Amino acid sequence: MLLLIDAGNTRIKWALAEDGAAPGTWVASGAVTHADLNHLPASWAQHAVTRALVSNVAGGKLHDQLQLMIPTTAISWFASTAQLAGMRNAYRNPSQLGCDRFAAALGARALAQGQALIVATCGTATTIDAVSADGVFLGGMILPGLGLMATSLARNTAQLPQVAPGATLPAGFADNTADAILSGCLSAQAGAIERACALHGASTCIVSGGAAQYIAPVLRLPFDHRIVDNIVLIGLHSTVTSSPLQDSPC
Ligand SMILES: Nc1ncnc2c1ncn2[C@@H]1O[C@H](COP(=O)(O)OP(=O)(O)O)[C@@H](O)[C@H]1O
Ligand SMILES: CC(C)(COP(=O)(O)O)[C@@H](O)C(=O)NCCC(=O)O
Ligand SMILES: [K+]
Repeated sequence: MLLLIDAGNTRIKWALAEDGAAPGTWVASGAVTHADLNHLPASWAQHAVTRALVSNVAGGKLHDQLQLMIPTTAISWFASTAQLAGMRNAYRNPSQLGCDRFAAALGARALAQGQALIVATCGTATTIDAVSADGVFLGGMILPGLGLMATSLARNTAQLPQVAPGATLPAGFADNTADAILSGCLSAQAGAIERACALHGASTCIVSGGAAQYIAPVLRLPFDHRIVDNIVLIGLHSTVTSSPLQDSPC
């Protein structure tokens, strides 16, 4: 059994896949916040994990904690490289690219092969990346995620409250503070994605991450877009089915 892990700055997402299963076909999956990290071993205990593939962008301490918790010594730490699984990475320094972004791009490409695509991963940060139809990761944008954007207003002003991300976006211009914050933050997120799609001449857009459920519904795009849960895990899984696991530090 293969254990896939996407360790982000807010939550650790994981999935278990039988050997040879198609990308995204999982026996079990889940997510915990960093505070609940200790719950992970119990979730994996009844499965015979023989190897693990981990994307970690949340630092060395989490790396060490995960290494102790993962119930196999056959752990591969996923890293961004110049080329993988038919995709070329045009980042100036390929290893500087967040390995979750590289995995998300591979996952999006596996789902939308041959299309000029944008993959937006809406987590702690929102990352919006472009992949060409012929498989080049062109680069992207990084902005504060929806939660972080809203929290930065509450923390750095005297009069603005902390708003809950789940509230409905008001139509038109807001007539109260909470709705105005929500409208501004959601418009910034959606606007950046729309701008990236226009800049790239994209024909498809995949939206993923914990805040995708709030951002995707307000997107206005002239073509199909869809929410895909756990695009990073799908991308990690796709590398196992198309090429051997890599084993280099992230
Ligand atoms: N149950 C949840 N726990 C934490 N964050 C959530 C949850 N549901 C939605 N979110 C939103 O999603 C973001 C975290 O999404 P996620 O994709 O897990 O981020 P990361 O990959 O950076 O850890 C938070 O910033 C928050 O806005
Ligand atoms: C941009 C990120 C912080 C996103 O992290 P996340 O929101 O998924 O927790 C992460 O991909 C990262 O640390 N990237 C390194 C810099 C780069 O991609 O250029
Ligand atoms: K992200």
